[in-house]
Amino acid sequence: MRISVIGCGHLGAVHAVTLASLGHSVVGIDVCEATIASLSSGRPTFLEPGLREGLRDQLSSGRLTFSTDVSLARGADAHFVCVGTPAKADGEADLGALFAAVDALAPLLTENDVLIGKSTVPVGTARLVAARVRAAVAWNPEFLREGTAIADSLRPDRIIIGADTAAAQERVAAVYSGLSAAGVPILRTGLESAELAKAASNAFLALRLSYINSLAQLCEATGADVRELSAAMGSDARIGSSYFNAGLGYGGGCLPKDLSALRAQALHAEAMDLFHLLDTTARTNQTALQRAAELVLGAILPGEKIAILGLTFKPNTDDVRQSPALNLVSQLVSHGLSDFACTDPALVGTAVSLATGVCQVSDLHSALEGAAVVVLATEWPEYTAERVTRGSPRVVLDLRNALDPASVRAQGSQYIGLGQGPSLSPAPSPTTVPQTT
Ligand SMILES: NC(=O)C1=CN([C@@H]2O[C@H](COP(=O)(O)OP(=O)(O)OC[C@H]3O[C@@H](n4cnc5c(N)ncnc54)[C@H](O)[C@@H]3O)[C@@H](O)[C@H]2O)C=CC1
Ligand SMILES: O=C(O)[C@H]1O[C@H](OP(=O)(O)OP(=O)(O)OC[C@H]2O[C@@H](n3ccc(=O)[nH]c3=O)[C@H](O)[C@@H]2O)[C@H](O)[C@@H](O)[C@@H]1O
Repeated sequence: MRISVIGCGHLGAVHAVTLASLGHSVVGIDVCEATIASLSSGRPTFLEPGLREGLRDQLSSGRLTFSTDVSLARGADAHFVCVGTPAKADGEADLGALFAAVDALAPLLTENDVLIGKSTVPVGTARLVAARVRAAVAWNPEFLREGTAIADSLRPDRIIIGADTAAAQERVAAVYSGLSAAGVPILRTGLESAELAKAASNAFLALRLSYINSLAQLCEATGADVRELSAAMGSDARIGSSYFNAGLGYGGGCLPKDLSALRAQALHAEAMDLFHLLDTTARTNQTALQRAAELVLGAILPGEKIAILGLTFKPNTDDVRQSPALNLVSQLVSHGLSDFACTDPALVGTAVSLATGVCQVSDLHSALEGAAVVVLATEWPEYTAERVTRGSPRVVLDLRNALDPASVRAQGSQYIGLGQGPSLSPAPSPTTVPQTT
């Protein structure tokens, strides 16, 4: 099939490569000239394992091209819209880029075309899109995760196709025939259910994380260990153990914004129980970060340098959108912390923006040098107990519960995890950093 993919960011670039690898002829279109130039020359604009290789393979197969010229989408059998839907200041989704992309595509479309929304949108958006074009409209939300995006795209748990007509659903299903033949289930739904399934899934994942993070707080107060708790709960098949690790809160380009957008829509629709549930989830996420900051501030002794390991919102990406680790650094700086170094495997040598200024990213060795307190903020696999204790820190704070406590202690450092029994001492409210003089 001939396919156009409009918007070639974290979602669109991966989707274009995936569709080309399924044998389709794909043109990726983006308004950003730098993005198109980079992708056309085989260089992804962001770090995603396997993307560079996939991009190069598909470019050299001749099945994949990129352009800023939307007219190249004309005549494609399917048009996927993958542009960003960021949060506005009030938390609602900003649909400006989506409607701009749809309006640019509209003059090229006929009644025989199918426009397929892949961006995450508030329920009801697909019908607003349908009112702007002559083509049939379908919604086919995407569930890939950054860091495992290629594998997730090629082996999704399910493919959801929302549309009004069987003909539109079949056109979208045909795009994925290679995956359905390999056993990936296809769920056919109405437009609204497809849109809502995506937003509600991300909000549910956020809720699950806020639940385990709030339980971590109770663990600290009572002596329970949240790692044992999540394993014990997760061994119930109805609960499941994946996606149940306590930490310093969830972040990234999607969970926080999608939760805000659904919360705003719930309020608008006067679905108040949902609104309160989502509002509590978001507030719990703030609390998780606040508690992590308190733990760090409570652990520093006067005159000590701290090293913060990991700045991206999760490992195996260079994405720092709504990164809990960066928000932690901002919080610490706003409470007076000045003697610190940050490192991240994906960002060494760059300067990242904080709410409080800019932070230079060192390599691991420099960051650890002279640091008495090591804070693991993003659990990159290279941050093993042996590596993080190389500078013989007095204490290691594991805000992702990713290290083996015994191995850290074996290196002579004190280990503090999240939600693992009583913490160091009653943590002070983070109003000031301990005096260094
Ligand atoms: N990042 C992810 O892993 C996933 C994202 N999503 C959803 O996919 C959508 C896109 O997210 P990301 O790819 O992360 O955003 P992004 O910001 O990485 O990429 C968006 C791209 O759209 C382009 N764009 C903006 N206006 C355009 C227009 N009028 N015509 C053509 N291109 C245009 C931008 O230049 C940019 O390259 C969002 O709705 C997001 O919620 C869904 C699943 C996974
Ligand atoms: O809509 C999207 O963009 C995507 O959002 C998330 O994917 P992603 O943001 O890439 O990353 P996740 O693996 O979901 O992690 C989100 C945050 O939760 C945190 N997390 C995750 C899992 C866990 O057990 N504990 C935990 O704190 C991560 O550290 C990270 O900050 C969803 O998992 C995807 O299904 C969805 O397609």
